Amino acid sequence: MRVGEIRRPEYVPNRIDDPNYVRIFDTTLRDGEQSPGATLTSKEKLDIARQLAKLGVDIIEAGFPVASPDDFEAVRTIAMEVGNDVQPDGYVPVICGLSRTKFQDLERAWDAVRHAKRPRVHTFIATSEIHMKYKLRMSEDEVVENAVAAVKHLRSLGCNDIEFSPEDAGRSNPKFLYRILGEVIKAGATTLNIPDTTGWCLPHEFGELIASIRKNTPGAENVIISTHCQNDLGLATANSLAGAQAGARQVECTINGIGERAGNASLEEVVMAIKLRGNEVMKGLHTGIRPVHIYPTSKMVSDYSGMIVQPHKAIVGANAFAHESGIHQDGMLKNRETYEIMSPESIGLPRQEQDRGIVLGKHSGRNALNSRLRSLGYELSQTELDDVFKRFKSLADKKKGISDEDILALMSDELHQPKVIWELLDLQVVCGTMGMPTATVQMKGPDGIARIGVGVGTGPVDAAYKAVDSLVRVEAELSDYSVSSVTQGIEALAHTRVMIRPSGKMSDAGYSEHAALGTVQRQFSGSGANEDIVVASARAYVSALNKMIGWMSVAQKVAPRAARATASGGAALASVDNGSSAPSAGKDLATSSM
Ligand SMILES: CC(=O)SCCNC(=O)CCNC(=O)[C@H](O)C(C)(C)COP(=O)(O)OP(=O)(O)OC[C@H]1O[C@@H](n2cnc3c(N)ncnc32)[C@H](O)[C@@H]1OP(=O)(O)O
Ligand SMILES: CC(C)C(=O)C(=O)O
Repeated sequence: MRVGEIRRPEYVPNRIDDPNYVRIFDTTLRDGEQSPGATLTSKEKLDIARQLAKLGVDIIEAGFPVASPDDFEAVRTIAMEVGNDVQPDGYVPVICGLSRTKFQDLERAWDAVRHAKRPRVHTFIATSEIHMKYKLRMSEDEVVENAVAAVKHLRSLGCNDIEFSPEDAGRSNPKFLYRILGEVIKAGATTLNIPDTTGWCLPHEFGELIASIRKNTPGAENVIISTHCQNDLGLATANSLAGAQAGARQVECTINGIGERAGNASLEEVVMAIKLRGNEVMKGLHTGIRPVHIYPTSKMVSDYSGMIVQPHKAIVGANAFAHESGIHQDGMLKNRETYEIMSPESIGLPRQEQDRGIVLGKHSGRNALNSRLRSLGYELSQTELDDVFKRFKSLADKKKGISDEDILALMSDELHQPKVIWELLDLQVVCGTMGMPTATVQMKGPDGIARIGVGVGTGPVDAAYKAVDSLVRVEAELSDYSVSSVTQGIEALAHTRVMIRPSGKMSDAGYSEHAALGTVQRQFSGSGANEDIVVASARAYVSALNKMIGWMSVAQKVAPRAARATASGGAALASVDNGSSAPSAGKDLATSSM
């Protein structure tokens, strides 16, 4: 059967007509559910099974029916529903239940799966010295006897798709394995699964084990050999691939690699490794998985099981397609394949074209920043970009992950500033419950000299403003103050906005000039962004003051003429110590803002 690139041969339990086809046996609902804390409800298991069918897995191990009435019901429902649901490529997945060799377990398992179109029972018994001696307290002969009896019993129940696993095969004596496996083949087993139950093997050892079982087990050529690799040494995927290269044609795995202890081979890793490297180095191996369903399946399993996917998890982790460093980002912007061996879209992870997985942070460079700025609508000159880049880097040193909101706040702080007359260099505020909030500022005036000013206020922002006033000495009244945008996280950027207007003597004295000029009372806005809300507030205030002073010095040039034209005269221009003189504005005139 062929759909797109998927070529899935007709299902026959003990045979695959395509020698390169690898069956994917998903055990998320059995071994995956054995992850501590990952218990799933029957409804969740059914949803996941449906999703696995959509993903294209060949065999779904739905549970361990004897474990509990609920698990029995879950497996039975999955067998009846998903096990009879024809997928778009015409395939109906095999539904499998696990069982010890005990007859009662076998019967329960068969009862649970038998309504599926393709029912399978998977039975197991341990074969390593340590398991036989201490856990089972059985001799080798007894273990063989139990295994053979189990397979025959399943046959007698009408089950003709039988998987047998010698548990802890990775630490078992290979000669004993050849013997027991040969016997279960004779009894009617159709798949021999070789579990590295404790994740003990190294890839070359596991590959050799599969090869030696194929070579030395009587009748092995008439069954499917399978891998089941636990991840105790982080080698589950590597071992599974080594097994497939050595001739295994079924790989057992779980979504997100969940499973007993350190988990199992991760389906997405095995499948994508086969997909991307199968042709080149794995003798043309391929699977029936539709990768575009990988990400939604991973998400569903993670949500339902509560097993959070680590950010750097291959294929499905949050960082799997995220690029933080400047050199990588630059490469990505030029050609995505410089740093991505598959696209996020190919595994079903939607990505907006403009962000392309580029995460701005302390390792980013100008090219990445500029590209994000362009996508936000800014076209900067090289000098402007250099300025913003400096502030961006200093923010990124303190804050993990710079969001678009951070950039917008930085841009408005950077670009929407008036000509700098007074520059805020440093600010320190002491505040709390044990005294008056006190601020010290260092500012550079229009003469280029840095001065220190001090202020005491009702709060830290008020103290900072008083300290600024002690140096700038224009009389201004704060008419509005707001924190208009705060980005996320503890190191977030605060974006403050203030409105000021001239006040006191400046305002009264200048009334007539402004009346004569026909102007209205002006308000001046300023904005500032910083990780420190008081610094952001001071930046906003200084920005508004600069605007006001700048306007005053322009108005001064026109005011005398206007004053001459008025009957009242009185062009009392307030002089500020930066050398510029300014007209003041009438209090009760209509307001407008700049
Ligand atoms: C490697 C794996 O992942 S194997 C699958 C592991 N998964 C699970 O165990 C989850 C489901 N398990 C359960 O719900 C329970 O363990 C049950 C229902 C299966 C059994 O519960 P209990 O009957 O109370 O037995 P318990 O779990 O305490 O002990 C296991 C018994 O099974 C025996 N046993 C273990 N494996 C097998 C086997 N493959 N075939 C036959 N007997 C076995 C043990 O020797 C032990 O026997 P004992 O009671 O005579 O000492
Ligand atoms: C039941 C078997 C296949 C198993 O889960 C293991 O050995 O790890």
